[in-house]
Parts: sequence; structure tokens; C-alpha cells
Amino acid sequence: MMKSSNLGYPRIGEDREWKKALEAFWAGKLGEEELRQQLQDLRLNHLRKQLAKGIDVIPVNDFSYYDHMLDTAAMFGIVPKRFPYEGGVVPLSVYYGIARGTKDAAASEMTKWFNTNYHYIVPELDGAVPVLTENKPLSAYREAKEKLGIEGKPVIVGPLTFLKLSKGYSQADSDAWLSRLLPLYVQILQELANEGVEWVQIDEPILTQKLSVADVNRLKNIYETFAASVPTLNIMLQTYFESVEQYTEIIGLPVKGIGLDFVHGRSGNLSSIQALGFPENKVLGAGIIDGRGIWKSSLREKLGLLEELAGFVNPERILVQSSCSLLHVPVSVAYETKLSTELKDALAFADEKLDEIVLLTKAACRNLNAIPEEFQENERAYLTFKFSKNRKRDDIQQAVATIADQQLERKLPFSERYAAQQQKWQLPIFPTTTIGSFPQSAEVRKARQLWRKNEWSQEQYDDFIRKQIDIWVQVQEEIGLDVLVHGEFERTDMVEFFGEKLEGFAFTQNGWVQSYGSRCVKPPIIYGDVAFLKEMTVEETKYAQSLTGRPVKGMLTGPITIMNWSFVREDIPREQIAYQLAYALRQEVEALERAGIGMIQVDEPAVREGLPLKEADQAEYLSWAVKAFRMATCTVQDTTQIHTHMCYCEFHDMIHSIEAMDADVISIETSRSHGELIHSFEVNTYTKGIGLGVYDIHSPRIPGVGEMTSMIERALHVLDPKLFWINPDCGLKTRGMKETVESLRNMVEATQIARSNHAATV
Ligand SMILES: CN1c2c(nc(N)[nH]c2=O)NC[C@@H]1CNc1ccc(C(=O)N[C@@H](CCC(=O)N[C@@H](CCC(=O)N[C@@H](CCC(=O)O)C(=O)O)C(=O)O)C(=O)O)cc1
Ligand SMILES: N[C@@H](CCS)C(=O)O
Ligand SMILES: [Zn+2]
Repeated sequence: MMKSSNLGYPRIGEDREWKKALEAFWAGKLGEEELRQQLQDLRLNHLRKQLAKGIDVIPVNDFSYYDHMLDTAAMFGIVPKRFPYEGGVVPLSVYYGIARGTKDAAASEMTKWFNTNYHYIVPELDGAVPVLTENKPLSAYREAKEKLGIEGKPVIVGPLTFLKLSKGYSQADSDAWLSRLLPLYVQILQELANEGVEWVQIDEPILTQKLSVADVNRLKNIYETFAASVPTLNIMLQTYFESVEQYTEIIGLPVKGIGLDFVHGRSGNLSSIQALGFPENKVLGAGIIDGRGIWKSSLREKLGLLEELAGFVNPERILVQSSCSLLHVPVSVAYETKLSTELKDALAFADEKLDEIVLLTKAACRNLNAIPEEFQENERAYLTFKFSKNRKRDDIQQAVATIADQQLERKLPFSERYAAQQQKWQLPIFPTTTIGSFPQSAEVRKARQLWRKNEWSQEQYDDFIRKQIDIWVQVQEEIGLDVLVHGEFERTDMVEFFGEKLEGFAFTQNGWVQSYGSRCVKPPIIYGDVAFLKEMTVEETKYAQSLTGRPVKGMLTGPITIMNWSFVREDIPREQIAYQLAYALRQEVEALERAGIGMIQVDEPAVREGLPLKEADQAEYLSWAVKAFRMATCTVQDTTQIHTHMCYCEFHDMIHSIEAMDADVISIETSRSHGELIHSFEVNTYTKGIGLGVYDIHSPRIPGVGEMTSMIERALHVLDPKLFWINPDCGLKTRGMKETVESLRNMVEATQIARSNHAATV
């Protein structure tokens, strides 16, 4: 009999109870015991739900107090030396200190989890002596069994993925590190086996990337060690987000099951199975329901896929499951009351995906060749949406096709137009600026809530936003920043805001997804052709500019970021969606320019995240991503300065594409990654303006002048001082007013020191 399985369930809760509990705890409004109790209630609810839906193999230890990579590091006692830790179970204060920073110690780096908008905390191995501080998977297993009678499947981040995503060690030390970590993993697994655990899911998403010969040997060593140490335990070696590289080596590993993604890695994994078969003695975790998209599956098509797989694997040994953890999708469509029926019927969030898994498993168990009656409603809704006329705008498709064929270039090359811009703006050396958003205080959120509920008129709300702009323009002038921003107070989120104003988007009321820590986003849904309707940002930007003689930067979110941070339609190529967005944004860029705004920032923090995991697909993506950015920005005058911003990602493998975007100035995050990223932008590789992120905005900690000065000095060793700007790592929307002002004052002071140190040389 085929069985149903899940790889992970969203942590945040139906009403973001998780987020609220964490933030109340950090604010001192909830004690540790209460926090633990509330989170346990939530965790058990998630398990109950999966049980009630009929999932046979339910994951445990997929829950976290912040992030699963941080949990794994903490479980091994891997705590950076700058935190007060003397061994044993890592106290919650230290755990959250690593994630968020403390008064005395900077937070650990945070970066994107593969190609998703989820961010993990990067373990710092240097100086650590790993020990097993607690067996978290075992506690989670016991809890599910004792409280709910569930025979859970503990989920663990696999050793190779953990090691490859950690930092603070050299490649040459990889084997030494593995030999330290492996005994701890073995101990965890042995304790699980002794407890009678049936299945363990070991997540190794790193196997979707091409491994070196040495890493393949490490992989073999890891799983051979496990097989020898815990022969009775069924290990499901779980991969996701793409097809696996080195299929032959992977299926040859001595594990009981292998989980493959047949959604995002469908063609690669399927052709591997077709060409090379699948071992008779192994279970196939068939990830056929999209764990990171929101669209309903055609169950008929999925049953066909299962049938195909059953041609290679005995159906008795197939687990029907999601393609990855459901962490990346909202909890349930049930709470949506404002979507059109046609659209709502086409959606499946986590809970609905579990239903799809169960339905498919049942149908497959009965007869793989017969389409059951329960599938009829699914097929009707799926096809109604697929062929809906509400999704097409011929005029947009036409216009985009024409522009995409044009030469998308600024009139002058960078050096000439930058000189013209310098002439126009007369900025000092090392100009200071911020990334766009200022604190989204409780007051700002409250105002928006009142307006949304029609308790405030449009006029009242607009007045309120103008007052915020007044306050912050004045603050920026007082602090002495050179290039100001209006503060983005009118925006819920940098993507949601634009989606709300463009045609082709829909919005959920409760479609929240965890982005990092307690911070969630509500990605819009691009369901149809995208069209510009009316000016989106001109009013507020123009108003801010009217208050000051200093330049105010217009602030837009770029086409690739809007696309990558939305849930997008699957009936046309992503490239076309990007061009439609670029065409719409070009109209906004031109409107800002017409309104007298001479610096325009088009944020693209999500370009890296969209980079295909397979090297062979990357060049094509980068080529149309660059083209989309240029399409949005290339029509401005020479003296109009185009800025862009990127954060929390690796840049080194796409630096030439960033250069090709041809923005005049890029501001990047560097402080959270402790300055490592700056080397990607060294003088010889990157030749345009660079704003260095000199402090971490995700931490409540106020950075000192000294530490920012040394960061600036370090960067000036490798960057051209004439092209150098100074800014925080990212937008300041998550910070309070007091800490923002103090931090920015320190930043300006550090800039003044740098200016006097370098005045003679620039
Ligand atoms: C820059 N980043 C972004 C990413 N992805 C995006 N889509 N957007 C981004 O900005 N990815 C990478 C990084 C991740 N960084 C962040 C930073 C901050 C947040 C964040 O603060 N999220 C907020 C939600 C923002 C929002 O939509 N706010 C609404 C209010 C919604 C709400 O909670 N309403 C309350 C009532 C009001 C109240 O009492 O506060 C309710 O419904 O109960 C708004 O401003 O109106 C968060 O709270 O997590 C995300 C990613
Ligand atoms: N302009 C945005 C960029 C975030 S990546 C902000 O400042 O919040
Ligand atoms: Zn940013």
C-alpha cells in the first residue's frame, strides 16, 4: 500500500500565533515558561491537524523557536565565542542572541535558504568544539507519541548540508569537521533507534548541487557510517528544490529511502529514474505535490505521474509526499473570504496540499489507472482557472514583445553619465544615504489598519503619512544625511504595495509565510498579465522632495524582486512575467522623473534568490533578469541617477550580471556577513558606485562609530573611494525610532572621520 507523508509544516500558526508569542517574549511581555507552553500548544495543533487529515508519516522536529539551522548548531553547542555560553543546553537568551544580536555581540549572519525567501542563521564553526547538548529530534518524537499517540518521523538537517552551509572553517578542514560532527549525529540516531523510531528524515538539499569528488566521498562516508552504526533505523535521505546531481552515487547509498522532488526537479529526477532505474530495496519519497507553490494540482495529472513512477518502483515502496517542507506556503485557503471564487478554487496552501496528498494516496492505493470521482471537482476548478479569460491582456503582451526587442541601454556609458550626475548633485565624497524604509511603528500600522477598515478616510490616512514624511525628512536633515528618502510609510511591504497597485495581482488576507525569524511576508499572487494602472509612488516622493533642498531618492521595487517574492502563475514563462513587470515599472520610473525626482532606487534584493540551482540554467535566467532591470530603468536622462539595492545573499557568482544591470549606484548588505561580501565588488570586477552597508539593521543593537569606521577603512582597501557611498545594510522598517536615529548619527560621524582621513586622496 502506498502511504502519504509530509516533509514539514508551517510554524507560524493559522493566525501567526508563533510570531506573536516570539515577539511578546522578546518584548518582555511573556515569560519563558509561557512561551514554551504557547509554542508547544501550537506544535501539537499542527500535529493533530496532520493526523486528522490522514497523513500516514508525520514529521516532527520541523518546528523551531527561530530557525532550523540555528537549532542544529545549538543542538551541537556551536555558539560563537562572543556570546556568554559555558556548555550544556543553549539558553534561550543565547539562542536568540545569536539570531538577533545583543547589546554586546553582533548577530550571526543570516542568508537565503537555497532559492527561497526563507533566511537561515549561518552557523559559525570557528573555535567551536561540538558536543551533543540535547537530542531535539528525540524530544520531538517523544512529545508527539506521548501527547497524541503519533509515531512521528523526526526531521534533521543532514551533516553534509549543515557543513556546506556553515562558515568559519577552511575547505581543508572539512574532513576534520565531519569527524567531529558525525559521532554526534550517530548518537542522535542511535538514541532514536533505541526509542523505536521507524523513520528519520535527513534533509540533504545540498545534493541538488554539483558535488566535488571529495564531497561525494564525504557523503558516502556519512551514510555508510550511519548504516553501520544504526542498521535498524530507516533513513529517508530527503532532497528538494531541484533534481539531484550524482543520481547514481545517491541511489547507491546504504539508506532505506530516498526523497526526490518531482515538481521543481521533475525532468531531471524522472529521466534519471527512467534511464537508471531505482533500487528494488529502497523506498521512494515521491515529492509530487508542490511544497512551495500555491496552485492546486491537477490530481489527474499527478496520478499519471505516480503511475509512471510505479513503472519503475513497486507501489508498495512509494511514499506520496510534498516536494519540500510546507514552510514556504501559507497555512490555509479557508480563511480567504475576498478572493474571486475562480481564483480561490485554484489555490492550495499547506492544509489543502495535505488533502491533495491524502486523496492521491487513497486513489493510488485503489487503482492507479482509474480516475476517481473525488477528482472531478479538482479537475473542474483547475481547468476553469487554467483557461480563464480574466488573465489575458493582448495589448500588454504586444507592447512587452516590442520593447523586449529593443536596445535597452542608457544613452551615455557609466563614467560619462556619473560625471554629469556628480556635476548636478555636488555631493561630498562618501555620500550618505539610507535604503528606503524608516520604522513601521505601531502607530503607522494602526493608522493603516484604521484606514483599511474604513474607520479613517483616505484624507485622514494621507495626512498621517505626510506627517510621518515631515518628521523623517527633518530627522534626516538634522542627522546630516546627504541623500534622503521619504520613508515608505505608506507601504505594508515592498512587494505587496506594488502588487496592490498593478493589474494582474490578487491578495490574500492571511497568506503569511515566514521570511526570517518572526518576520513574515504575505506574497501577492500574480495570476494574470501585469499592467500599470496609475502612478504608485509619485505623490509621496514629490511631497518629501518639496520639504528639502537635498535630493530625495524615489523608491521602487524591481521587476525580478516583485516576481520572486510573489506567488506566480505557471501558464507563461517567468521571463515574460518579469518583462511585464519591467514595462509597468518603467512607466513609474518615467513618472517620477517627470515629477522632478532625479535619483531613483530600484531595489533588487531577490535577484540572487531566483538564480536556478543548476549551473546550466543560470546564465539564461541572469540574462533575462538583467534585461528586465534595464527595461525598467534605461529610458531616464543621463543626469538621473539610478540606484539599486541587494541584501542577504551571495554576490560572487553573479557579479558580472550585477554590473550589467548598469545601475549607477548599488547599495549592498555587508555588515551582517562581517564584510565578506565586499570582495566581490573589488575595483577590478565592479566599476560603478557602491554603497557599503556599514551596520546590521536586523539587530536592535546600536553600532558604535569605531566599528563602522573600521568597516569603511577595510572596504576602502579594495574599493574606489570616488565611487564609495555609505549606508545601513538594508531598510529600517523593523527598527524603533530611537535606535534608528542613534545608529544613523553614528554612521554620519563615522563618515566624517573617513572623509577627513581620505580628503587628500580623493
Ligand atoms: C527585505 N525583506 C523582504 C523580503 N520579502 C518581502 N516580501 N519583503 C521584504 O521586505 N525578504 C527579505 C527581507 C526580509 N525582511 C523582512 C523584514 C520585515 C518584514 C516584516 O516586518 N514583516 C511584517 C509584516 C509586514 C506587513 O505587511 N505589515 C502590515 C501589518 C500586518 C499586521 O500584522 N497587521 C496586524 C494588525 C496591525 C498591528 O497591530 O500591527 C494584524 O493583522 O494582526 C502593515 O504594515 O500594514 C511582520 O509583522 O512580520 C518582513 C520581511
Ligand atoms: N527599500 C526597501 C529595501 C529592502 S530590501 C527598504 O528599505 O525596506
Ligand atoms: Zn534590503
